Amino acid sequence: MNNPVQDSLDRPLRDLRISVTDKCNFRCRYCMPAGIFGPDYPFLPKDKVLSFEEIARLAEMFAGLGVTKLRITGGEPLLRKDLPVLIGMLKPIPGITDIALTTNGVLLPKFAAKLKEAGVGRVNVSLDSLHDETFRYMNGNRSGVQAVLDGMEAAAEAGLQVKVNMVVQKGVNDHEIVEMAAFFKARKHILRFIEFMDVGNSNGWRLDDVMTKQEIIQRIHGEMPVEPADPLYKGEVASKFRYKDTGEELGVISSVSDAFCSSCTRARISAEGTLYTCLFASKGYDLRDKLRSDLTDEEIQAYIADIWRGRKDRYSEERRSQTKDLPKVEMSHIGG
Ligand SMILES: Nc1nc2c(ncn2[C@@H]2O[C@H](COP(=O)(O)OP(=O)(O)OP(=O)(O)O)[C@@H](O)[C@H]2O)c(=O)[nH]1
Ligand SMILES: C[S@@+](CC[C@H](N)C(=O)[O-])C[C@H]1O[C@@H](n2cnc3c(N)ncnc32)[C@H](O)[C@@H]1O
Ligand code: SF4
Ligand code: SF4
Repeated sequence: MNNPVQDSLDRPLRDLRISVTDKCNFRCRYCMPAGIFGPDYPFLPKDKVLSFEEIARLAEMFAGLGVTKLRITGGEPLLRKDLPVLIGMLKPIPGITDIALTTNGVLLPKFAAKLKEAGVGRVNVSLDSLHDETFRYMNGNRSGVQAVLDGMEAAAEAGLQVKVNMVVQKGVNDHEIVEMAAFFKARKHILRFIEFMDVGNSNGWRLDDVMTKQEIIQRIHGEMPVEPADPLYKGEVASKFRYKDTGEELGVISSVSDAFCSSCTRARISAEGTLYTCLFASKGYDLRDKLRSDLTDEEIQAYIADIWRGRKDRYSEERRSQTKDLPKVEMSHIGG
């Protein structure tokens, strides 16, 4: 079933981001604000969420279409019961060379060793601040900083490569850019600064709140000189830099100020099995129904291939060109 596909802008399908749950133990204001994702929020019932068998079946079909990298995400993926069992099912899929996890980190002390043993190679751990007051403000008062640092340490001890994700919001945590950079430079973890994005409809995004790649790098360069570094592969999400003195790496994910759609090779599957061809897509394609029908793998794979061939998404590039003269962007028309 090896039949690599390219979309209408000649972008191959290389990465599959799999959300294994829509639930989370944090309430980050920029992602799941507590006011909206409250106690009555209708999270998916269990029977609507893809089973491990269904996820593995899909992953195999995607691998046949050219996917080599799987990223497990969520919600908080470590809330999904028995996640290492799923990893063990994904690991032997022919063509898959990289299985990674993105997590808020607090459950890593419990799971890091099991994840490594099952086949995860690396984890990206999100941490927006080194100070409890700011961090708790940003995560809806769900965790202090030390619990996440403990998670990173557990992952590193288990032999997982650890990178750190910091979403930067002007006036909230941008004063910590240099401190975070110095902290993780000393610990030799690659820190990636993420421009606050207008995902979904609920995070109150304003262009004014975005610290751009240029502003972030300027601040760091003023204290610890950096220079651009080469990407590891074409289509890497983060722009890379290195410190001139130690050569340690850092990155910036500049979806707003410097979009990277032209090399975007990523497909996404939500927890209920909907395929999205862009992080900002308003329309998805139901794969769960297909999996639960009597269609064969070949037929479902052909359906996915057709969707990919028709793909035109370049949301971040379009946002830039449509909004470059506007001081603010109203994002309420964009799907999650
Ligand atoms: N706009 C946009 N943002 C993305 C895309 N892929 C990842 N991101 C964002 O990049 C940030 C970091 O994502 P991660 O889950 O750590 O994944 P990654 O950066 O691709 O990970 P690596 O494989 O380690 O490079 C998150 O804020 C994601 O939402 C993409 O295709 N488009
Ligand atoms: C949605 S989370 C899911 C995985 C896990 N719960 C975590 O926080 O790492 C994946 C990544 O998206 C980032 N993210 C969420 N909302 C964002 C936004 N509005 N802008 C930029 N990045 C965002 C998070 O910081 C995290 O690094
Ligand atoms: S960014 Fe991650 S940890 Fe924060 S609310 Fe979203 S899913 Fe949860
Ligand atoms: S905005 Fe869409 S097309 Fe552009 S890089 Fe992100 S996921 Fe890919």
